[in-house]
Amino acid sequence: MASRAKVGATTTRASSRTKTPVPPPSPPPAIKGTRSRITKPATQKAATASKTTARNPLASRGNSPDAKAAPAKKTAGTQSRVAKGPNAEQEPIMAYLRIRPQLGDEEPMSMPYLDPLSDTSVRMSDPSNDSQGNPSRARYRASTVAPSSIYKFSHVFLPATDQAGFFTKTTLPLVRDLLDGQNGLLFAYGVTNSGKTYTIQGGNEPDSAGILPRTLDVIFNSVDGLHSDGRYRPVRLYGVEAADPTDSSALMDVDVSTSEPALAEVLAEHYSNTDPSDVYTDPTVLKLDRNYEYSIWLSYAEVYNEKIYDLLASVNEGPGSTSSQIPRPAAAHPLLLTRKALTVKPSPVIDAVDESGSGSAGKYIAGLRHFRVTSSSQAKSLIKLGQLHRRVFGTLANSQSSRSHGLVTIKVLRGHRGERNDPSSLQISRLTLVDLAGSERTKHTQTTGDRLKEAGNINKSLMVLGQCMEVMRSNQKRLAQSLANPGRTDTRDVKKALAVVPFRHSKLTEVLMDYFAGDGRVVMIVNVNPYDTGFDENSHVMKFSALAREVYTATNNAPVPRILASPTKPGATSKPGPSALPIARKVTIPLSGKKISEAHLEIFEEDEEIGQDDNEDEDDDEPINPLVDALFDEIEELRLRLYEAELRCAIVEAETREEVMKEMEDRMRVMEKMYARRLMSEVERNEMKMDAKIDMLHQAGLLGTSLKRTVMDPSELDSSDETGEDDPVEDTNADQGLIDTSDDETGFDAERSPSPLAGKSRGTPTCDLASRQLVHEEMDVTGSESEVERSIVLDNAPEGEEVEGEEGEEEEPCSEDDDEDDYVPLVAAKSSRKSQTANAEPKSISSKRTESSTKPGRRSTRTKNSLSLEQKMADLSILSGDGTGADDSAIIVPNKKARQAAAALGGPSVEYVPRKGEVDTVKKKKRQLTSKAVVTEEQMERVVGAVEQRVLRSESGKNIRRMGRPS
Ligand SMILES: Nc1ncnc2c1ncn2[C@@H]1O[C@H](COP(=O)(O)OP(=O)(O)OP(=O)(O)O)[C@@H](O)[C@H]1O
Repeated sequence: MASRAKVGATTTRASSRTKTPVPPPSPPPAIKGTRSRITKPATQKAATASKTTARNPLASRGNSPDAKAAPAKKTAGTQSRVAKGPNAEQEPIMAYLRIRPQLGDEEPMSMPYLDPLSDTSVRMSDPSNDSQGNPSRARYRASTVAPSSIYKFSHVFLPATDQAGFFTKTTLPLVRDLLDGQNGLLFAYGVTNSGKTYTIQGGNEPDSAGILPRTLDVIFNSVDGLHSDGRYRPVRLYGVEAADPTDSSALMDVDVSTSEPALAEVLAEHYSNTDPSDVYTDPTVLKLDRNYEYSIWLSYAEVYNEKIYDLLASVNEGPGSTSSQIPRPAAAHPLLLTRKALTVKPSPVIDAVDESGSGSAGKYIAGLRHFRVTSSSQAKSLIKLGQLHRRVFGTLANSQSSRSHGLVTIKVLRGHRGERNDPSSLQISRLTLVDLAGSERTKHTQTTGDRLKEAGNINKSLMVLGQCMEVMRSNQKRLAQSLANPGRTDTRDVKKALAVVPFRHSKLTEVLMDYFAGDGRVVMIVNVNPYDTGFDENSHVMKFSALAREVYTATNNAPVPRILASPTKPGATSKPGPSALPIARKVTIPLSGKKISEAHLEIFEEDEEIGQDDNEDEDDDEPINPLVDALFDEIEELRLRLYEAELRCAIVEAETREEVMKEMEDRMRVMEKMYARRLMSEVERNEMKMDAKIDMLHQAGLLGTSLKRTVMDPSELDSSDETGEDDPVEDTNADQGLIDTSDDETGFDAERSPSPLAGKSRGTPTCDLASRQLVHEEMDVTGSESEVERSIVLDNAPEGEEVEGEEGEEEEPCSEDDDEDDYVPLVAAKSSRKSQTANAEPKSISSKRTESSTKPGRRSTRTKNSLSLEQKMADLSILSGDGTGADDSAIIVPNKKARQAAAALGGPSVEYVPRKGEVDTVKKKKRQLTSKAVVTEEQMERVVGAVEQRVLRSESGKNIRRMGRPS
């Protein structure tokens, strides 16, 4: 940590020197090592190393225009290289685009948003835009990404490109360079699921081996018969030491056995030697100088959560002990695993390879193990084991998606056959293949918790990588501009003013910085899935690649290594020091095995140690400016916090949207149920009402032949009135068991509802002579009026108004204004107390009827018939004069007993005072009704005649009012 802080200070200070005066020109320094220079004794080298010469990437070999002076040794692999940069030995980062094909099990999408225009360019169009480039209405989005852009690449590989063709074009030159002594870096960049791992590792199909297994194939094909005896081994970045006799033999085999059977089962589940990529061999053989011999060394590291781990840390070396042992504390949880993070350290100055000793020896991962491999299959087994460890130490999500950056480094030690015993003749070169973690789309995947932290770190390292590219590009431009001035040879002043490349802001860039700083050739593979929904994310990837293509790196030959006097044990470079407490992390690995379906592991990841030998670093660092250093740290922290806040916002937004949507759906469902219930109850109520009405009409005899039975015979009425005999109709009904005689005993009960046909509503009361009488009888007969009354209570007045509109053509509501034109009612005088009650009731019944009649679509044939009858009867209505049913209201006395009861109470007798011509009208109306109903005309005539006679005989003539009649 302390070391990093110091390094950070160095970079900061450099960036703050913007006004440094231009020093007098001085001869350019010599470039880094060649063989003759390396032979210088190490002690002399160390003595000449400057204490203030940090490894500044800006003034490094690659970026330095001074390097132009030294001609680079070109190899066959570099002859065909493309345009050179500002310096002859510099060239831009190669950026290859690989478009992923659409897979069978993926959702079909109408159009990919990537349109290849040529071998080197593609157009990327926002799929949410229409053909004119306008955002479609369906998908407006607040994106800053241009809807359509053209991007250029070194080469565009279409989806149909096979793995072999892709390898030959992109990676084979790097393999050639490696065997010729040059460094190289290749990394696959792209969003999740874009095909990075497929490109690097390969697929499961026979011909789908990726560039890593193919690289191993080509290397071992080419060095076949040229293996050295492995008496030296590589250390740090450029160092070589005599190999320990115990590890002088190559790994003979790799297996996954561990001391823990359950864990071994977990590993074995995933470890299979029958992988097609193991079997397949790329037949390519590169032609090498047969005077050299080679030893090949392999290491596999991962950068996870801003920490570096050795994925081959547990592999045993030596014959007969080549098993993988994932370390675990004894007597702990059976599947409790530990691993320790490794530190990135600057190489000691004795590794510096500049002739002047002023150059830096680069940075290396302290404690990272390198294994000597002698065959392609052996190397692949190691890689596979590393992959497995990457998964075991990862999470469930890792099985589907790489959540860490995987770095496989192949180191080649090359020595002349004739100088076997002269280690100074050895040359070391390395090629690193990086499978970057996919830039996480947290907004889409709703990442939280540990996943969020992972995503933050992945995006941070990728962001820093982009920043490094950006700064390198602008620095190189400035240098190029200054060199373009005629006569300008010294650029030291310009270099001092250059921005610091923030390699140290992430572990990934820190590990790779030597490549960018001019330690080899860099190839970037951009993986894109054009069927993916992440247009914005892919746009950023494309922009990144466009940026990378403008960055130049140096292609100098790899330096000749420094030889250490005594060999070191693997991992011995890092001495134990204070370290942070390990953090436990739970991991679940899905299995397809029979016994267990999942393996739960607990993983302790120890922080890197700060070794005692770190004080060596201080030699490389410039003095620290604590304030600037702190500011840098703060910027970094704020940036991270901002990013995390944005992620959280996005997650909260997504969750809120989902919650609101759910709530709305719930509400809609409740409303739907409520309306359905209401509708059903309405239907039931109406049915009941109609049934009640139909029953009434039936019992009143207005429907069917029963009418005869229920209609009073006027002659009988009249005679009985006179003779005082019982009503024959009533008797008949009683005989038939239809009349409740107990009711008859009491006579007309004013508390009961009169005819439901009487009066349409409260506002339009009608007094229907015949219907009222009939209803009264019906009430008596059925004794079910209580039910009717109950249903009447449910009625509400406003609905009665609708009836007027609907039925107005046939029946005009009576009102006080209509008094003059009204019928003169045929009345039976009644006590005011009873009449009031009696008049109040029909209104309700009428309301009920009108309500039911207003319900659309509910009129059955039966209902229509009854309605037409009602209307007919209503036409015959004799309305109460004021509609209130007060003292002067006219009622029909239902039967003889009632009349007698009324008389006994001292009420008025039946009276009728017709206006001129009114009787005729009444008769006519009744005739019309009875002609359609079952009531015979003769009967009606008799009824009318009897009533007329009674009215004419009436002596009182009081309280006769005119009632409105329909026009
Ligand atoms: N060129 C290709 N041809 C056929 N299948 C491919 C190709 N590229 C990728 N795939 C398939 O697409 C899927 C996703 O690819 P891969 O796992 O390599 O993506 P990735 O970018 O590494 O994702 P992550 O970053 O999440 O690890 C895999 O099933 C892989 O086999």
